[in-house]
Parts: sequence; C-alpha cells; structure tokens
Amino acid sequence: MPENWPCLADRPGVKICGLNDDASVQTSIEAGADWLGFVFFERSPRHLALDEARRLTRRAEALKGRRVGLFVKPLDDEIARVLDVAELDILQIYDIPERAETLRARFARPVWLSCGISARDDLPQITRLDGLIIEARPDDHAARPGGNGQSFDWSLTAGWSSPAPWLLAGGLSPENVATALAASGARAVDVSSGVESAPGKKSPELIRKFIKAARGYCLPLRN
Ligand SMILES: O=C(O)c1ccccc1N[C@@H]1O[C@H](COP(=O)(O)O)[C@@H](O)[C@H]1O
Repeated sequence: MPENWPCLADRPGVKICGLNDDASVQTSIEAGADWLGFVFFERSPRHLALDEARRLTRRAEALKGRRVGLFVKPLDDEIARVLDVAELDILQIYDIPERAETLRARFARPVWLSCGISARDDLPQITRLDGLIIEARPDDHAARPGGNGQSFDWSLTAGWSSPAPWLLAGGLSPENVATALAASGARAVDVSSGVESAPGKKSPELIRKFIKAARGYCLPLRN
C-alpha cells in the first residue's frame, strides 16, 4: 500500500476537506477521518488565512502524515509561503499533471492531482502520480474548479484501472456516499459541501454522519 494511504485495504478511506474551524477539525479526527483538507484558494468560502492555517494544521497533529493542502494552479512561491507556517503533509492541486511531478520534487511531499471528468475518456492514465481525486468537470461559469457540490455519473469510473490510488469527490453527502462507493468502485471519498450547513460552514453533525455512512459500506475484495 502506498505511503499515506493507510486505509484502502479493508474499509473506505475518508477525506474531509475545507476544514476551517476548531470544532470541525476535532470532530473529523474523533470520528475517524483518514485525511483532513485545508483550502488555499482565495475564491473559496473555505479559504484559510495563514495564521489560521498554522493553528488548525497544528491542531490536527493526530493526523500527521495525512494533512492535505489544496491549491489551484499554484505558483511555487505561494505554496512555499503556506508551508513556511502550516503543517501540511500532502499537496492537492488543480493543474496540469506535469506540475505534480515538479512540485513533488520541489517540496518533497506527495502530490495528488484533482481531475474533473464528464466522460470515461476524461479519466487520467498518467503514471507517476501519488494520488488522484476524481470529481465532476465544473460548469463553464463555475467560480471554482471544485467544491461546488456537483456530482457526476458514478458509473464512469466503475471497473476503471486507475494508474494511482484515487478518491471519489463531488457532491457527496451522508445520504449518497454508500451508493456512490458501490456505483463508482472507489475505495476512498472526499467531501466538502456535503458536510456543511452553509457554504464554508462545516457541520460537526454532518461530518460524523458522513464518516459513519462511508464506513458502513463494505468494500469488495480487491482483484
Ligand atoms: O472546497 C473548495 O472550496 C474548493 C475550492 C477549489 C477547488 C476545490 C475545492 N474543493 C474540493 O472539491 C472537491 C469536491 O467538493 P464538494 O464535496 O463537491 O464540495 C473536493 O475534492 C474538495 O476537496
């Protein structure tokens, strides 16, 4: 099993993304999240200022090795500024695949690439990636490339032989996560909007419900 993917053997992995307050960090840890996501994209309602990033990532020490920083087409300097203060173990990027390799070399951390899809042909086949996040291709007018609560036809990934470990994302919620795992063949999920009571406002109750619902799904044995 690759490093930072401790959970994929026998139960679904869960990443809670867009954490921006103490209660949601604490609840995610206590409820058993595998990865915690922190957003560094100014146009997101989950965007973290540097001082908050420092405090919250330290608070998440229990998940050392699995604290994920999310960046959209980041410049190297932008990531460097964040890493100067925040404790992040993995970088999640929205960018071209080649950037993943460059950033991994520069920052000595695994880099996960987010990919928006709307057809099976959009599924990436690039090797040498540390991880992939597969979600809906955003609408042309979307303000963000992700975090829009938008799902896609989960059957598009069924039977897919991914070149790297991957998480399913986009429009997941406590109500649909078990169905999504079954339909997509994913072994790990990533959620943001679906565990919020309003954009950017995480709900501890929904975080607990989401993790419980995902863990209630019994993964099929690996081939
Ligand atoms: O969460 C955000 O605000 C965000 C901003 C910019 C890019 C991605 C973002 N979130 C990621 O998008 C997917 C799907 O999220 P949702 O559950 O549909 O809201 C997930 O990987 C988030 O980490």
